[in-house]
Amino acid sequence: PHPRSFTGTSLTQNHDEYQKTADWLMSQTRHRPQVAIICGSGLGMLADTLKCQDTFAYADIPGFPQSTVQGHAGRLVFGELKGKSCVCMQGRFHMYEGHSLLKTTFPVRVFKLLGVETLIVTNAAGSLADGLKPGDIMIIKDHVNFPGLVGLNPLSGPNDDKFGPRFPAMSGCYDKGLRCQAMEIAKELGVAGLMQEGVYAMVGGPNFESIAEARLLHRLGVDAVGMSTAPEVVVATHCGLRVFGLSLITNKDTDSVNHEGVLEVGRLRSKTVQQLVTELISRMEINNNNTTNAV
Ligand SMILES: O=P(O)(O)O[C@H]1O[C@H](CO)[C@@H](O)[C@H]1O
Ligand code: HPA
Repeated sequence: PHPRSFTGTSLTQNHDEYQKTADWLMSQTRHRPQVAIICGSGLGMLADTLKCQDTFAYADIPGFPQSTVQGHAGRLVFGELKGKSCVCMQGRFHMYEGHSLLKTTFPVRVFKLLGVETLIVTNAAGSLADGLKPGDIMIIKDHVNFPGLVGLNPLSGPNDDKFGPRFPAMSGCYDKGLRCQAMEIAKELGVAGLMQEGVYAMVGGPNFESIAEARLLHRLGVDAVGMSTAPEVVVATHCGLRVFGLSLITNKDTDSVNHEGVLEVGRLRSKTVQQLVTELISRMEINNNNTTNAV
């Protein structure tokens, strides 16, 4: 397809294509992940905590799209974290890169086929709320999927019943139990002062918001804004994954925001985000018995 073709154009993806990618990965690694983590801009170090890693460049994985954004390495890392088998995307796909929304969310369905039960999404986001400043961490309690509201939705097109229903509910898609657990962990780690819950809104990007747009989003009840996450969560919820989401606040409104500054805040807060996610995974209940296969 033409690289500038509009993102809503590819409305079908054969179930076999997800299965082929999942089968290929299972033939290459003995890990059978229970938890998947998607790293936001500048947060790729979340994968560093995984033990016994198997790493694959996206370019080598059949069917995978390629990362094009600085700060998104383009690697899938499998490994163990505190007794849980995990897979981590070091680099996500954004609509503004020219991927169809089905492609941006392709890995989520592959994770489902690998046996993943819980998806952790992280992102860098701009604050629109008075109480959220750069360096703070927002637990996502709900989202506004602006592209989705106007029909740019990865679930548009024929429904794949093997993954989920035609009309999935999105209320409660950010798991309440995990949100409470994360807040408890923040208190124990002494970082509760950095944390609060809020509403994330996805906009299309790639430009940052104008001043008037930021003001509009603020009036609409949005706490933090970014250019990702919502489609992944929609697809994950559709196929029954439990979701937890974190936004690292990298800037306030649109004041002199730039991608370098976004990545810099990611580096500054990397340890804290890493500790929170590690503890959450360590404590979370997992129902399936996916484990690393001994070879
Ligand atoms: O959402 P993530 O991938 O963290 O990235 C955020 O950071 C980039 C802008 O600096 C945009 O891609 C925005 O969505
Ligand atoms: N707007 C949109 N996306 C972002 C921002 C922002 O202010 N900061 C980091 N990603």
